[in-house]
Amino acid sequence: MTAHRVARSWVPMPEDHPFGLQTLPFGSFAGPGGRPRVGVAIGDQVLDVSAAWPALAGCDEGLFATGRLERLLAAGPACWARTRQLLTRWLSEAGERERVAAYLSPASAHTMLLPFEVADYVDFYASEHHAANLGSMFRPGSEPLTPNWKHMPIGYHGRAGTIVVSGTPIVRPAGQRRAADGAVQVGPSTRLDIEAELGFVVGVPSGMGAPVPLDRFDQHVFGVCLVNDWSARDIQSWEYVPLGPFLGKSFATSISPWIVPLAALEHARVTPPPRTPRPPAYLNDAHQARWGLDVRLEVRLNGTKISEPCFADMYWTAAQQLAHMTVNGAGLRTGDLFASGTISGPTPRSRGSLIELTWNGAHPLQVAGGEERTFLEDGDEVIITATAPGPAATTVGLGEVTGRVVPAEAAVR
Ligand SMILES: O=C(O)/C=C/C(=O)CC(=O)CC(=O)O
Ligand SMILES: [Ca+2]
Ligand SMILES: [Mg+2]
Repeated sequence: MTAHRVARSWVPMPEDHPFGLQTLPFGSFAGPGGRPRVGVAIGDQVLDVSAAWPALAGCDEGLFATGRLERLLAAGPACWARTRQLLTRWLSEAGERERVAAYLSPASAHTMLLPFEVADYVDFYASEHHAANLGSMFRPGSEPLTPNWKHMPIGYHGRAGTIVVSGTPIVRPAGQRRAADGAVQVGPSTRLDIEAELGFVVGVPSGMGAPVPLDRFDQHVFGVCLVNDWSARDIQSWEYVPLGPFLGKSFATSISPWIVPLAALEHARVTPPPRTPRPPAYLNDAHQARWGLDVRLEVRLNGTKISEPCFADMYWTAAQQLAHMTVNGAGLRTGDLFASGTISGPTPRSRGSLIELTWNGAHPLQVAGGEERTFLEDGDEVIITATAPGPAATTVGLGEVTGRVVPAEAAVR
């Protein structure tokens, strides 16, 4: 078999650029007067799709008119595929160059916006390594995995309204915690943490009462982003019994600005780890195309790389999460976002949160400037990036999600 060659873009960029033609992620940037416009990243440039589409495509005139992604998300897989095909043609064929180049500008010139209104937000807990690590720290003396963990993807509903785009400053949260001597205290969190995750963006709604089976995952989910689920461990560990995470996680959740279509991740699909016991039929993916993903993340704290988690280690796939999230008949809406849960692997170097990397603060990390960290200090910056294999040895980039911690604002007592 001859090696499959991928088309190259006429947009100048190094051959291994993670935003080559193989990726084509969608985002929203602030255009003239701050008005949102839909953009597609190509190399270090952004194609202004809101402007180019009505002028060049001659179809679906309103698809990008709002400058945000909701209409595209709702339009469904046939439209997603047509759009990707057309963009590929525009950005690869020499004959298109002249008319398309007029809609390109450097990405560095733009401020990226939250690309769609987040409808509902769910966060899962799908890494066996993360769940076992946290279980042993939060519930010492009991089994690290709860009895339900291998029967279903455990999750909770988060706060959609506090999801922010990469780069938004993260104000240190305040709240209640219990000190070592049992005293209840109130004040700014002293154990502010990160969680490196992937987020899955729902495009096509589903009806109430109609569960979404495993094999319909790609009929509803448009694409993937990076998520940093900022977590105040002191608030979380005191409040979470018995209803689960609440204020320790609802103050801010950051997502990357570029949504990478599922279509760009075809070459990253891998078999997930073996699942024992066998899950019930609605979660059993043994006899169908599976959604393990070879997406490799890197987490940096103040410039120092502190972790390299891989999504391929996740026990539950996003298709299983979607099937579980709807098994009770809950309907999906355009703009629903569900996050995978912290991505942690089997090695210390592949843990996706500081609480695991420092083992509850016992082993500080060395970071830039000769400093040590257990949890985050004011001024700290966290950057999560990720890549995945693309066709013909290309690399698909997921871009980055960044955030800097700023001091708590209000004095809460
Ligand atoms: O109580 C626990 O075991 C811990 C729960 C979490 O930290 C929830 C969470 O955000 C899950 C995740 O990201 O994997
Ligand atoms: Ca989380
Ligand atoms: Mg959060």
